This record gives sequence, structure tokens and C-alpha cells, in this order.
Amino acid sequence: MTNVFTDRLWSKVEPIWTAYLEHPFVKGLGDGTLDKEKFKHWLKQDYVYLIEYSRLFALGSAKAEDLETMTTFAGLLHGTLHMEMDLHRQYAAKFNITPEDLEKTYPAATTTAYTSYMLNVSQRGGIENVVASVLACAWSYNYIGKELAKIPGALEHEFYGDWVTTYSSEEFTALANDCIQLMNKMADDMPERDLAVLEDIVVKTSLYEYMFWDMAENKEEWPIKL
Ligand SMILES: Cc1ncc(CN)c(N)n1
Repeated sequence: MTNVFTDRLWSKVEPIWTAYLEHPFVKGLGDGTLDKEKFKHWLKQDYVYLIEYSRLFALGSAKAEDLETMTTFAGLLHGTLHMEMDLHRQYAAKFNITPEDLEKTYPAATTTAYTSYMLNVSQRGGIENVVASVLACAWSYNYIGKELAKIPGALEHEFYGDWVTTYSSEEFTALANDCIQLMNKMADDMPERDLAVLEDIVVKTSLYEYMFWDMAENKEEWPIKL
């Protein structure tokens, strides 16, 4: 089989993605020992992250040059707003947090930096920048979900089992695969100079993903509280 662009991306980001699995927050999700307050911090920050992330799918749909791509982005938008964010709303209910309060979460420094970066490169560039921006997000959570699902008891854990089940599910895998396929479709016949730009976006967003885990682990907001 011939190599596709995402194979090249994978070999570039593999060390970062392997580090996710060693991260204390991710390890705690997998073995069920994660502190609930840390998870609550992730949950709230991730909800407002996903709102901005959804904007990227809407932008991708607007920038699409064919109906098939437009439809794929619309499906990704729907899957995020409903399937993925439903998981967050269900967890929030366990903490007695309403969807309205979740939505009012003040974005932390890392959340702001990560979403601003994605929106900036996506607005400045063409649709291929949008796809490169969203790729690490969908693909890495699916990767983590599938790896954690291999840990005995992780899928059945009374609290974190739903997290592992959702991100390793066929439904979420299909969303991640849609992003992977879109990336390969965009990269086809692209000159090396442009591919290098896309690779840099995927590396940076992969690093932001790591910072997001750190932010949740340390319950970070901003350096000075007002
Ligand atoms: C920060 C982050 N990255 C990725 C995902 C998976 N959509 C997420 N929910 N949050």
C-alpha cells in the first residue's frame, strides 16, 4: 500500500502522542484513579473548547468546494454538538452543573491559546488548514480512547467508563476517520512546501493537546486570579 500523508504525520507526532498515554491525567482516566475535581476542571474547560472547535467544522463547511466535503464537515459538526457534548452534559449532571452553567465557563489560558490558534490558521488559510487544525483533536482522543479501552476494567469503570467508551466507540472512530480521510484528500498532489505548513499545524495542535492535559491535571486557569 502506498504511503498517505497521515502516515507521515503519525511518524512526526508519535512521540507527543505516546507522552499523552504517560500523562498522569490520562493514566488516571484509564485506571480510574483520577481525582474528580481535576476531571471537573477538564469537563468545564473542554465544553467551551468544543464550542470553539465546532466553529471550525462550520468554517470547514463554508469553505468546502464540493458538496461531499461540505456534508462531511456538517456531520462532524453535528457529531460534536450532539454525541460528544452530550457526554459532557451527562457528566456535568453528575456534578449538579447545568448545561447553561457549563457554557458560561471562563476559558483558561491554555483553552484560549489553543482555540485561538486553530481559528487563526483556519481563517487565514484555505480548507486544508481547517482540516489540519482539527485533525489532532479528533484523532488523538480516539487513539487515547482505544488505548485506554485495552486496560482491564477501564470500559466498565463506574465513573470514567463512559469517557473511555465514548472516545473508543465506533461512532467516534468514524468521526476521527472522516478527519483522517479529509486530510489525505487535501494533501493529494500538494507541493512539499504546503505539506510542511500542514505538518507544522498538526505538530502544534498535538503539543496544545498535551498542554490541555496539563492544564486539567493542574487545574490551571490564568496566572493571576481577579
Ligand atoms: C482538548 C480536546 N481535544 C480533543 C477533543 C476531542 N474532540 C476534545 N474533546 N478536547
